[in-house]
Amino acid sequence: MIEVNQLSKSFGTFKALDELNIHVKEASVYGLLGPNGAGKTTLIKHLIGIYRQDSGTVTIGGEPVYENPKIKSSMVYISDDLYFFSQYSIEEAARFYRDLYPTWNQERYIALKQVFPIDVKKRITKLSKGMQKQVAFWLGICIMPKVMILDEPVDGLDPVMRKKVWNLMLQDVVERQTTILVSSHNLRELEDVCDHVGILHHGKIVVERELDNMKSDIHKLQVAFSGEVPNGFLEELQVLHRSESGSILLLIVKGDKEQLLSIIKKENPVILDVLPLTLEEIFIYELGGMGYDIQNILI
Ligand SMILES: Nc1ncnc2c1ncn2[C@@H]1O[C@H](COP(=O)(O)OP(=O)(O)OP(=O)(O)O)[C@@H](O)[C@H]1O
Repeated sequence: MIEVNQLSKSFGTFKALDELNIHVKEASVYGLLGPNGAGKTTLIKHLIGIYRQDSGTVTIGGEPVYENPKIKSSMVYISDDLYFFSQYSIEEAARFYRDLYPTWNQERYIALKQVFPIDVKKRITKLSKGMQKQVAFWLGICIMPKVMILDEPVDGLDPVMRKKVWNLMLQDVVERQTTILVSSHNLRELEDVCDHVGILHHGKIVVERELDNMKSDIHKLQVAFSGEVPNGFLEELQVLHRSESGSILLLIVKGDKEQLLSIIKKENPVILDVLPLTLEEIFIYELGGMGYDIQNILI
């Protein structure tokens, strides 16, 4: 659905995006992660057609995005700095959107008054930052977009409202095949909602993964033997990390779980447990294994 190939963008002599590739499937939620200055907003500005690339291609649904009003009219962009016409109330903004977007869904707008308990007669710029965010999602969702591009989107929303907003958007992913690209610094924030994650670092995607696959391909094992750790069996495993605490050996290992367990069981361990791994741990070990300075990539 969203395809970015070999995208490069420089500001003067500084290369902000460097032959970057991302592939976002229709009806999926793609999390774009990266530290400050990695290039997330610069990439997003290409996706919403504000920047023209120096080289490479940026397409949505097979069509180039830049100067393409058709694509832009089926897309919603929500960022941390919202812009609303200063005099508009929620109701007036809704009327403006209704006139602007043929896909506007008035019934949904009215139904969502139950979810967003804000007086629609209030001027939007007089609302708190979090309430303004709520309005952005409320109106955005009513446009019935095919694509939602979200830059640090839920900052400012309280935890209950975050959940409600994500539930609404995820319902659209399932029922209307909406595609969502969401940028964040916070892996934990994205863990529950994304099915794919790309990590951006110095203008390049260094890892792009499907989360279900990742979780089934990397394991944390706690092992202990009655005597010394036997020689040799670790060489049969793809060990990303190893540490010892007393007689307990903690291993982070890549590969098929059953296969790993059968290799270890041959050595007759007295303890062999599979422990849950967070997404953050998976990335830390994966990126560490690839030689990246993890502390500077994941926050
Ligand atoms: N208009 C511009 N002119 C010059 N340099 C820019 C411009 N926009 C971005 N940059 C530079 O490009 C790099 C990437 O910036 P970008 O805003 O895309 O990062 P980001 O990943 O969104 O960061 P953050 O998480 O801090 O918002 C930074 O080094 C930034 O200084």
